[in-house]
Amino acid sequence: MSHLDHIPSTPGKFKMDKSSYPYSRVRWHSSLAKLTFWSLVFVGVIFLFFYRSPSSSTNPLPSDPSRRSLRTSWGGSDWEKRVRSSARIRSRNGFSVLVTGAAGFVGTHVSAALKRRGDGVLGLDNFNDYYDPSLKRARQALLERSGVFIVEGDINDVALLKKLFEVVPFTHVMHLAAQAGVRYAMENPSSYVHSNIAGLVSLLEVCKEANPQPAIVWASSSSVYGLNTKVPFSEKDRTDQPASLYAATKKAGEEIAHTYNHIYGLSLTGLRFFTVYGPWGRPDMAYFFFTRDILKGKSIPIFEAASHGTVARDFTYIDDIVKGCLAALDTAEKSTGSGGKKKGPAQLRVFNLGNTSPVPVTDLVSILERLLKAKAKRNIMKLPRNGDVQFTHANISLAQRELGYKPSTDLQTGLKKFVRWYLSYYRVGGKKADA
Ligand SMILES: O=C(O)[C@H]1O[C@H](OP(=O)(O)OP(=O)(O)OC[C@H]2O[C@@H](n3ccc(=O)[nH]c3=O)[C@H](O)[C@@H]2O)[C@H](O)[C@@H](O)[C@@H]1O
Repeated sequence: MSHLDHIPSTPGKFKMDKSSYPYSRVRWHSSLAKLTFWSLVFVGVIFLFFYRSPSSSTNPLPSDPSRRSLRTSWGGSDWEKRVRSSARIRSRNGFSVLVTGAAGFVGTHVSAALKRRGDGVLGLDNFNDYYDPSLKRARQALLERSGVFIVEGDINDVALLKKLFEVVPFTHVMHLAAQAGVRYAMENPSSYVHSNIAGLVSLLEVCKEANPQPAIVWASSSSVYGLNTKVPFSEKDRTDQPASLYAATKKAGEEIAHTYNHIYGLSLTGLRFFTVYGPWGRPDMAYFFFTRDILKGKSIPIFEAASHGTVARDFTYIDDIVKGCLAALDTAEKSTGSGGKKKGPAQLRVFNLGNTSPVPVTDLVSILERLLKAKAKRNIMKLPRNGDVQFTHANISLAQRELGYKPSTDLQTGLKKFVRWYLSYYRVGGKKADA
């Protein structure tokens, strides 16, 4: 029996036993003292916990247990000055664009292109270690030289996002931060939910409250077509059969975009990218690590479908994708709401950005062999059941009509540029840094 058992749950109805009264008083007081003491200890422990916890710091960053990303400080007048200067518009009718995932492959190219034409650009990136962060740092250095500042932070950090909108009234957001990669979703599913769903919602929450609300263009994916067999894939085709969690989170993103457009009047354009490749690309993608492994003399796994079926992709060169992204920004209408209130219907779009010319993966390897002047050790294997689909093929007539999108780089030409970059970046044949 604990000392707390002497305290009645309904004190008014408690009938005091006179004989035991003095004894009860003593028990009552000592119990109260103990209770007060332990309460203070408890409050102290809670205080210490929150004081030391990262989520209660001035710059909160929700922790992703499965992912290491940098926690850096932000704020202060020097920091604000850098943010403002990077986002300053330098051309007539230019935009002020927040680019999330700016140290990523597409993010770097889009940021550089926007800056070149005089738009204000502020980058945001969490520099996570999904792939070699030193490549992200090298891209950051590249952007820095052209005057683009990348704020280090996570799109789930609402306080940071709010601060950025306080400092700069962004006209547009180019949202490219995401957990990419189809196969990795089986290894680390929560990172997809964290970035592609929770992160998107955090960003849209802040955008919807902003005054003025920005127009948002964001990266969806060709993978939303999943098991769709009707080719070429058109925006009107079904997208309710995702083959990977990655695809499912991108599809969820499209539905979330619909909701924020409907309720808050946010102007939203989703771009379904088709296997983007090129210089400064992502080392987790096949063309990139095939190049590395062919040069090292390591065997490369080449997937084939059942009954020796061809696996093919509508590989799309980065410069074509950048043109599509800029055209999407240029044709984006203003959001109609302000301060979290919708004032009228707003634009909601989805476009395929592909090359509309699928190439079998075996042909990709042959092109690389010619460019690298090295024979690949081909290890043909069955397409694993881990999210890969057999082929992709974009119908781009909608993007052609509405955005003037016209891809002009074939795989041979694009890979030539990639290989030239790769050899020089990793100094193959010279001092050599490891890929
Ligand atoms: O278009 C898209 O939406 C997606 O494009 C790529 O996904 P994926 O097309 O699977 O690109 P890779 O991982 O580079 O694979 C390219 C091709 O090589 C094949 N492959 C991949 C890996 C491997 O070891 N062997 C192999 O034959 C794949 O089956 C696929 O056909 C990106 O990784 C995704 O982030 C992006 O959203």
